[in-house]
Amino acid sequence: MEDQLIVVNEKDEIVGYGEKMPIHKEGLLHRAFSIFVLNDKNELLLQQRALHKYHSAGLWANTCCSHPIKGEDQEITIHRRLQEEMGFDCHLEKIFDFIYKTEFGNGLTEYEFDHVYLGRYNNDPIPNPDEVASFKWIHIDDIKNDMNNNPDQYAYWTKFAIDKFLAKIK
Ligand SMILES: C=C(C)CCOP(=O)(O)OP(=O)(O)O
Ligand SMILES: [Mg+2]
Ligand SMILES: [Mn+2]
Repeated sequence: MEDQLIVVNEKDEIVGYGEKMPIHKEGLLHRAFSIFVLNDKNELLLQQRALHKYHSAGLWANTCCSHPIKGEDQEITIHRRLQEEMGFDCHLEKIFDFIYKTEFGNGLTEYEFDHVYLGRYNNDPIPNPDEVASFKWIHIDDIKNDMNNNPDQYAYWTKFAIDKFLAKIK
């Protein structure tokens, strides 16, 4: 059976389950997570999404994003996906959550209750080409400028969450 994503209400209470594509076609609010990894130089690790991803292909996003699934503890899933996408794992700490909604114009909508995790890691990742086209480290003092100068190159949710992320780590 395909992975069952978790449909929630605005209080993050479970109201149902569904497969990935139908949920993103119907624009149902569902549970997600976004991992932000920093190194000791206070550089944030960005991933460029693979060119064949179902949305936001080729865009720069935070270190790793995915969805919790029915039947697997979220604490397991966050580490599993970090390993699958970026080829490493590290301690992760939940720092905040947020709700956002955006339509991509390809018939898909992200409407997510997104749990944000902070990790620390000092080596370069070994990205999985099925998920990730490239990576780069960018200093937290430079990220807002780069986003403002190149807004079309960044994933919607990373731009949406960056102010709260920067405030939380200060
Ligand atoms: C957009 C966010 C925050 C969660 C979904 O991330 P992905 O679109 O990368 O999900 P997977 O394909 O990796 O499961
Ligand atoms: Mg992902
Ligand atoms: Mn989603």
